[in-house]
Amino acid sequence: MIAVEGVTKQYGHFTAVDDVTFTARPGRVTGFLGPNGAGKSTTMRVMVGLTRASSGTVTISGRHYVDLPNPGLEVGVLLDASAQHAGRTGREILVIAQQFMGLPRQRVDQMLEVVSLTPAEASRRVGNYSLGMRQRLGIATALIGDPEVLILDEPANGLDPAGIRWMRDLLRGYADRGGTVLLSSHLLHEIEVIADDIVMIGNGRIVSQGTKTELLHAAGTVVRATDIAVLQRALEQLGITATVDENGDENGAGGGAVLRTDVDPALVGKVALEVGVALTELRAADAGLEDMFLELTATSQRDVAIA
Ligand SMILES: Nc1ncnc2c1ncn2[C@@H]1O[C@H](COP(=O)(O)OP(=O)(O)OP(=O)(O)O)[C@@H](O)[C@H]1O
Repeated sequence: MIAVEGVTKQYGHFTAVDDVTFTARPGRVTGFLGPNGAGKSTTMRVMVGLTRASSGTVTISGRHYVDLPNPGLEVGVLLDASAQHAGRTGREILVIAQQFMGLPRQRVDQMLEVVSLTPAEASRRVGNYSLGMRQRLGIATALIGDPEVLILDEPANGLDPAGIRWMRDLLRGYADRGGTVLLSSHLLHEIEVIADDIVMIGNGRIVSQGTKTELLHAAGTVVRATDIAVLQRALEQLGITATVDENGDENGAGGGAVLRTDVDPALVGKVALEVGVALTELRAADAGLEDMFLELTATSQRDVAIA
């Protein structure tokens, strides 16, 4: 488990991370999302003692990173895949990690296999690796000590679609075996697919956090029906606000007017049954992580949409 409590990081008068609190739990993949410069990397660097927080604390499995006697056995870290020594081979980098952590030699070959780096690739210098190969090597280094916690900054960066699928399966399996995974990403769809819990940060502050289901379903319900006005009246008589959009919604099946409400789809279905209105569409209004992300971090986006 990773517990971040009230972490603030100031550089002079600039607050890069502002009172950030969240928990990444065992058995779950926690996605850490935010626009460029939001404070994700700084928060992750604070977690592993590379940056000193101005205030607040982070504990990993109940202890501060600096107090871990052999940190690689407790927490696997990938912050910058390009930071590996360019003159060493992939295998050498893993051997150094294996020796440093006091692990059996065979862990090196096991890890190369896990991340699908061939023996020929492993004997090449890292300076000649593609970004995707560096990410794989970085993930191998993070995993070599068989830690319970993984902290990965943009691990999908540079991976091709098959590589992204591979990484997703790897992290899913790791979390399903009880591990704690915290990963940051700009790839919103990737987070939407892989994460169980999501923490969104903008301008150094947490703007939203919760389970993916909670966040995505917070958007209410979208309905199409044979007589939408009757359904709208019935809902309003129960004190439920329901708005009708005559132009519909391009994401929905079919055309026509759409009714939106904040309540659960099950309740809307029940009300429709009671008033004898046939529903032609009933679904949770998944705004999609991208819409939610842009909305919640609107004040911290560099680029605004051009209408
Ligand atoms: N050593 C430093 N000195 C001054 N400012 C810094 C330092 N490190 C980070 N910052 C600033 O803190 C803010 C947060 O940076 P950070 O790298 O944590 O963002 P990020 O969310 O990881 O962004 P990205 O997605 O672009 O990597 C940025 O405005 C950055 O310029």
